[in-house]
Amino acid sequence: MDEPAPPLPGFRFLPGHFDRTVQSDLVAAVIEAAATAPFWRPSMPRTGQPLSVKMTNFGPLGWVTDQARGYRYEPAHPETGAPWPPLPTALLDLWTAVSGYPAPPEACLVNWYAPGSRMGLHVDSDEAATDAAVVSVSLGDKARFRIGGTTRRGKTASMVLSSGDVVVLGGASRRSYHGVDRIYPGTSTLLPETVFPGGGRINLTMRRVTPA
Ligand SMILES: O=C(O)CCC(=O)C(=O)O
Ligand SMILES: [Fe+2]
Repeated sequence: MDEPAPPLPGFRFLPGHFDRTVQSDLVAAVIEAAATAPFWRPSMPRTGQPLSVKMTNFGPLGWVTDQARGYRYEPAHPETGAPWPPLPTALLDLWTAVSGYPAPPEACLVNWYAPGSRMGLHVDSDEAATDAAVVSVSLGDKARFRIGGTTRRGKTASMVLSSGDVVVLGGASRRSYHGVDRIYPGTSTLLPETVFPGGGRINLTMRRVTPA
């Protein structure tokens, strides 16, 4: 029996979930976090090819990748060795409201997509807590988000994500291939040019790593 067409059940799209004030507060939290946990450019396992996004994290754990040791969660920044800054309250509250999970997220990956950045189709699969949703917040420029099913070559659907939108990958959709085809530069003024040259987009994804 074939899978249903994407997005699979458990996918939720909450357009405009956060208003401009909360969006600005979240950007301020990212900028504050980046003062101790600077954005760095991660590399793919084995090939060492750099990703086009820059990353940092909030929370007791952070997602990292490098050529030698690959994808994993670490309690400290790969370059400074300092612990990741704490998750902002607005994000913890969002998790409580939409994840349906009985324990808080342990990691929030912060991706900065400068103009020209993208993210290839992948499944978030480095978390032992396979029953917890991934909750994602978009800030800044619009992006084309693509979501398929549980096989890499299956049908996909795409949608434009705007600043303040929330996406939940829960239920069957938790194991869906997804990625970002492109961002649309200049479609938002939220990200300050002084910190994020060219603007672009920030995506925050909260994850539970260890089972509750
Ligand atoms: O930027 C996005 O909307 C998705 C990011 C993502 O899939 C990830 O960080 O694993
Ligand atoms: Fe992902």
